[in-house]
Amino acid sequence: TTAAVSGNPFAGKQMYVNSFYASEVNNLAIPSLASSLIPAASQVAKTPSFYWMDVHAKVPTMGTMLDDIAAKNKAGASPPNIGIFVVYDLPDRDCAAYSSNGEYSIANNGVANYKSYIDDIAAQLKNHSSTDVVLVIEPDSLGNLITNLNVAKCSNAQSAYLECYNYALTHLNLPNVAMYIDAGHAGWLGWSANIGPAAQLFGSIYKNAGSPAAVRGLATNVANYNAFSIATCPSYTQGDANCDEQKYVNALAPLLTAAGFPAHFIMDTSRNGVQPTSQLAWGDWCNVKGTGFGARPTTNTGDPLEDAFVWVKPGAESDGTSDSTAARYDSHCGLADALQPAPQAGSWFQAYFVQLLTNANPAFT
Ligand SMILES: O=[N+]([O-])c1ccc(O[C@@H]2O[C@H](CO)[C@@H](O[C@@H]3O[C@H](CO)[C@@H](O[C@@H]4O[C@H](CO)[C@@H](O)[C@H](O)[C@H]4O)[C@H](O)[C@H]3O)[C@H](O)[C@H]2O)cc1
Ligand SMILES: [Mg+2]
Repeated sequence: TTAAVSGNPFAGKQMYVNSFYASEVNNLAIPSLASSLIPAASQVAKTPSFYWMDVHAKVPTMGTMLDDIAAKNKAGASPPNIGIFVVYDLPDRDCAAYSSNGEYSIANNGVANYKSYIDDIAAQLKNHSSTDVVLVIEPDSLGNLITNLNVAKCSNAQSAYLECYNYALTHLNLPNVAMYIDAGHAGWLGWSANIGPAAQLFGSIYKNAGSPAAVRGLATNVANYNAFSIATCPSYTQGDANCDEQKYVNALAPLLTAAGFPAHFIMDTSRNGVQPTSQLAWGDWCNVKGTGFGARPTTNTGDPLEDAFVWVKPGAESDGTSDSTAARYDSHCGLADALQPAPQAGSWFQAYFVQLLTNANPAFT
């Protein structure tokens, strides 16, 4: 089970390198890459990143990957592999934005469909009970319930999000699972106006789900660009003392403990290698220019609260289309600090891959 002695589910494990991202890099990126960049790209292809189940139809692929992990571990992989997946299919998903709207809508049986999605994930996890798995649960969702209830789609989705979130935490609460609840990032919920309400919401969700043993803590910076630790707060963070993820989680942790939720954290470092970023505003989240691959996945974080640095957002999968005439167009993807032209969210964005690769920090040697 993941309840290792240290409680850190990543301790004594190696994170699974999923074939989906590896094939994107090998088959979509490398063929049109300058030969000088191929060695670095080959290393990216071997770097573990989370597999996003952003549609119900991808749940069987989780099963295939769990079969592969079990086989590798049975064959003596040392350290043993741990699976890393994102649960991401809420009805009326991404309610304050347009780029990542999903397949399910509340108006069209979405809550029932979501429960079926969770049931299928639970079945896969039960069928692979000897394989340990880490899950990040629904990026962006709870953040929107803190700062965007003024957006009709979010206020209309609030009860459905809470019902679905509870269903996920209670039905994925399995002995071979460790879950991290999504907590946005320092530039979203780290503001003094937001961090208290965020802690209260996270605490109530945890308690209402019966304080599930499998819930290890929270994931921050998913699909965002913040530093774990930065010496000087960048200008765009002005007004938010929690200007990096380490400050954010160290401010959040005691509030959560007080709310009855003893939490540890992981953060997404897949696109935070360049600091400060070239964001024109901290809220600019779409395909930001000038970024680089960040710290490689590791448990060597230097902070006892921080279980691991992980690659959650697969670098160079687009955050959203820049085509203003296309479905799901969000104006954030047309901003001056957004690399363009960009394809639909989740699609391979080759120019962005070259950007991440050439700006990687640490550099690929
Ligand atoms: O001076 N002050 O005291 C003060 C106080 C409060 C202030 O207001 C805060 O300003 C922040 C911006 O600085 C806002 O944060 C942004 O909120 C957006 C959602 O609305 C997030 O977007 C999501 O990003 C995801 C990827 O991370 C995407 O996957 C997803 O599709 C996309 O929707 C941005 O990251 C996030 O940076 C806060 O809401 C807002 O409350 C401002 C000043
Ligand atoms: Mg997104």
